[in-house]
Amino acid sequence: MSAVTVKNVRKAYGDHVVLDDVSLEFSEGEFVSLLGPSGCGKTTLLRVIAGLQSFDSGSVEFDGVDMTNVPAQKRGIGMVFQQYSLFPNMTVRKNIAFPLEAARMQRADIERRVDEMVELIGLEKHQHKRPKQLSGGQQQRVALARALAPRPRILLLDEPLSALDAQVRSRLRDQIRDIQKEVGITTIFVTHDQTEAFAMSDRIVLMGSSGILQVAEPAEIYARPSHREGANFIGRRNDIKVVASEGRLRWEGLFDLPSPVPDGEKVRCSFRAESVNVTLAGGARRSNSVVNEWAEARWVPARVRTRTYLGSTSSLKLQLAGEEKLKAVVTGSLAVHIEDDSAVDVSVDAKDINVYSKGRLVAVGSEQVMETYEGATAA
Ligand SMILES: Nc1ncnc2c1ncn2[C@@H]1O[C@H](COP(=O)(O)OP(=O)(O)OP(=O)(O)O)[C@@H](O)[C@H]1O
Repeated sequence: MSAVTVKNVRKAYGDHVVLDDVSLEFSEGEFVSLLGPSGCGKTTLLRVIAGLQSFDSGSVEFDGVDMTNVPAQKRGIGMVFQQYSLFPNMTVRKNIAFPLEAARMQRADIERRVDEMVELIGLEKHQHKRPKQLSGGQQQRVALARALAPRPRILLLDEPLSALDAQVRSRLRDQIRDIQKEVGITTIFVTHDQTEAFAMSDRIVLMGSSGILQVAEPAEIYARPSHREGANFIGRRNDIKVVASEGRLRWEGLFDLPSPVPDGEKVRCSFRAESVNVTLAGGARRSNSVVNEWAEARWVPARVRTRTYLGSTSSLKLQLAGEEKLKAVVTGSLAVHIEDDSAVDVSVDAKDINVYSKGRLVAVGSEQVMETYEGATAA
């Protein structure tokens, strides 16, 4: 049985439909991210699950029990928001104890539970401090401990990392995931940051302007975004318009794939910037008699228009012989040695090319995709 079931939920603000017949299931102990751009309805969905948001139709169940008419405070959920929302005049311990006192737990039990929580978040040394004496990351750990202290059955996190700077953010991201695994609590996490979603989740619910696009494990979302909108949201991609001709999709000598659509129809061939293989012109790849993973690829000449050095990688804008542009990312020594105006050779593996027709994934390389999100047949 699912820990949380959302069934056919619809929510509109006036005539703006934000959740349109949304159905989802969350398993016990699972960490699921609701990922998508601003305004796609992530927070609304989380608030519906929490019982903080009324909705027009559908239902929400926890462990098979209908929660639709159960108020938020009786649902057994813990929540952490973007804003720290700690009580500024209370110590760390007092903040964590607060929901336990409100629930009229015995004093000795409260002390024991607070000890346990302080240890869980690793703030033993800071437990007698007030929030303003703590860093942002530490405050969020206290907020997490306060949410977990009453042992809720579900943890809901609404962009808890957004207010933090990059370094603290990635550390806390890992800490939250560790704590969640240790406690084993079903967790739903709202974010618009794909790195966070990929790093933390067992599954991702990818949302877009028209609702849920895809529900899948991170690796599947990464490799095979079911919709063009999702593909463009989750990474820097080349998104190339190609018209099918003679049963093929051909572009600039770089790829030549069997077409999944009739001649004359337009598709988008989409591949990640990091899927573009790049070598300095005349480099190793010329020895193609050597069988290597690129042996099947078609190499074409290009020139570096701009190179943005990012340390471990360089992001490139390339121009092909026919003036067409291409985005690429290179790593290692190439990232250092490549320069503006360098002559390079480029290729893309067919298996890295996703073909979208009318916004939906219809083929990966030469392989047609028959089914997309939840069984809907691709157009
Ligand atoms: N109380 C409200 N009244 C009217 N419209 C609202 C209300 N709350 C949210 N909306 C609208 O509903 C849509 C979804 O909002 P929601 O906050 O769920 O999106 P989100 O994906 O969480 O975005 P963000 O990441 O910016 O918080 C937005 O267009 C928003 O403007």
